[in-house]
Amino acid sequence: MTGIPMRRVVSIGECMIELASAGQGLYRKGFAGDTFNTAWYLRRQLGADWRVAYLTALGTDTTSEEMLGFFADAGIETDRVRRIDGAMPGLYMIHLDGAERSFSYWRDTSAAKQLAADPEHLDAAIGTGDAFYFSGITLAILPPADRAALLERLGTAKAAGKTVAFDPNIRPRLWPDPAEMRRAIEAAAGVATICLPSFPDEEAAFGDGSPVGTAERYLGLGADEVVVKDGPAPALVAYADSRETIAAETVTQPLDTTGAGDSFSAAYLAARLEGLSPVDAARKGHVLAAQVVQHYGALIR
Ligand SMILES: O=C(O)C(=O)C[C@H](O)[C@H](O)CO
Repeated sequence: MTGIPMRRVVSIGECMIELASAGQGLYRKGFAGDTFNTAWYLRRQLGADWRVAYLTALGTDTTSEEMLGFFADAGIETDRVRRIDGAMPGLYMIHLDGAERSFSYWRDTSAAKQLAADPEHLDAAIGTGDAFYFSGITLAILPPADRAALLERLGTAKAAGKTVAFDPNIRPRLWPDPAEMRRAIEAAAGVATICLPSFPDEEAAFGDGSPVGTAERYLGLGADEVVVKDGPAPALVAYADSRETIAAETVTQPLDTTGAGDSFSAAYLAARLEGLSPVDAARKGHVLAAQVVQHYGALIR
């Protein structure tokens, strides 16, 4: 009897120490970051024939050790994590205005900025993956030469027929200037097979007039399949000649929208990797995101 071949999805980016509201003025320490959140939910959504790995960099300090243990406990492979003596993880704090979130960051010197600095490590991490996930935040934290090196390898993966999923997750504050941000995001869309933008971010950064406008723009840049998320509004699924809107689940009392887009992306990508259609995958995305917004912080633990 032959076993089912194992395949590996590699998520790429930064996991930070998270300080999330625990109610009554208290904060709870966790670990989160957009691409890590997606890896976490991918692990829960995918079957055992998929491995989930995280490509990042951490220090060798106590918090980095704790974070690494947290990855492993979640079932996420840690052998693509670069370890850098003297470096430490970044930190962010979630501010809530109702359920709407905003963030303060302490990440200028975080270890993750060096995740793509070692070409051999990068080649090994990308070369052993069957599918990939990265975001505009991944690009924002990298020095330009490392960003180019990562995109080049992901372009090679796409050319080899692998799935490369990209969430622009636009954070203007993380970029030195808007023009560089837009250029990097456009270059990333060109190496992506699946692009998962959020309409409010795209409207602000690129002046799109509608989700259809966002989808057309990313298809024009080279993505094969685009899913435009729009919070509680319907998502638009666009590929080839097909354009379909998929209504979100109704959530009467969202607590914290942190991680909603990341979890949507995870459920969507998992469903696509398991062979579901884009429309069915978007339904799965909405179901998971609806659960996530009913919890404080990015991860449902
Ligand atoms: O903003 C970031 O860099 C984060 O990763 C924090 C949050 O977890 C993320 O933005 C949610 O998408």
